[in-house]
Amino acid sequence: MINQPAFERSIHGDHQPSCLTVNNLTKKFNNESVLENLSMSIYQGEIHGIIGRNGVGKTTLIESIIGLKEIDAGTVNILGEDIKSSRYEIMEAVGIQPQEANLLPRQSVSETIHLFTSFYKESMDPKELMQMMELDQIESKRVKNLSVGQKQRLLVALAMVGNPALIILDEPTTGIDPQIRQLIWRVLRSMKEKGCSILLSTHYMDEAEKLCDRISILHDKKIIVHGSCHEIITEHREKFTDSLEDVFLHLTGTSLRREVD
Ligand SMILES: Nc1ncnc2c1ncn2[C@@H]1O[C@H](COP(=O)(O)OP(=O)(O)OP(=O)(O)O)[C@@H](O)[C@H]1O
Repeated sequence: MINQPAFERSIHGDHQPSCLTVNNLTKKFNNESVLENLSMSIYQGEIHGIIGRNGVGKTTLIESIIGLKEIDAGTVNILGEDIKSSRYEIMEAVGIQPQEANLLPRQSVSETIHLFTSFYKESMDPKELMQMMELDQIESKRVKNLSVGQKQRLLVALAMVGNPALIILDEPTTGIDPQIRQLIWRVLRSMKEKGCSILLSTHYMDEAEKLCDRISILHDKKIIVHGSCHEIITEHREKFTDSLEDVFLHLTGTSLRREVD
């Protein structure tokens, strides 16, 4: 049954309802693992951020979680169901930001939202969604003519269209101005207030710090640290004044050697 939370032991030892649990996930490309025995969990009703260096495997992790990439080992449980056996039912309750390539360039914003609405049994009201994402002013604009920020708002709106219990977003605020970023944060917080759980990847430490209830740091094929921003800083800082970015650099290294390799 969808929406049945599993329970995970939090770092404080108490049991939290979890809406997504990844156990010992391994994903290989050309026989080389990008993710190895990776485990993590997302609590129900939280905004959870994944941070990690370029190329560490954030997109691969997200695509493995939603079943877009076949995993080599491990399990992914979403809302009480195994993704391998119940992907279709699970995806009814999960909102993912579509790839831009999956949109029809000549369709308008409004037509695109209406089309995606038709994929779900219980969808959000398109008008309300467009107002929420401030897309109503540009509802007749064609997808191919949208600016980066307008397109990003549309993609995030499409992740919410099915009234999901869990939203999964890959770098939802990359390349957009602070006003649109704040709008997306406001909308995600309001979805959380309605009981939605949210998993997102980000390169922005301030986004992880201000928006996310908990953070997982992905490094060397695994989640090496997880917890609230405060917990992570307190546990891993070298100096009293260290920020999340300082701690991230201590934990994941400052050299670009891995990138050059
Ligand atoms: N289809 C594929 N075939 C082979 N290698 C791949 C494939 N997709 C991703 N990779 C490799 O897997 C690694 C992780 O890539 P991924 O895109 O998941 O990283 P990321 O953390 O999302 O990066 P970024 O922050 O730059 O977006 C990279 O080394 C990438 O080249």
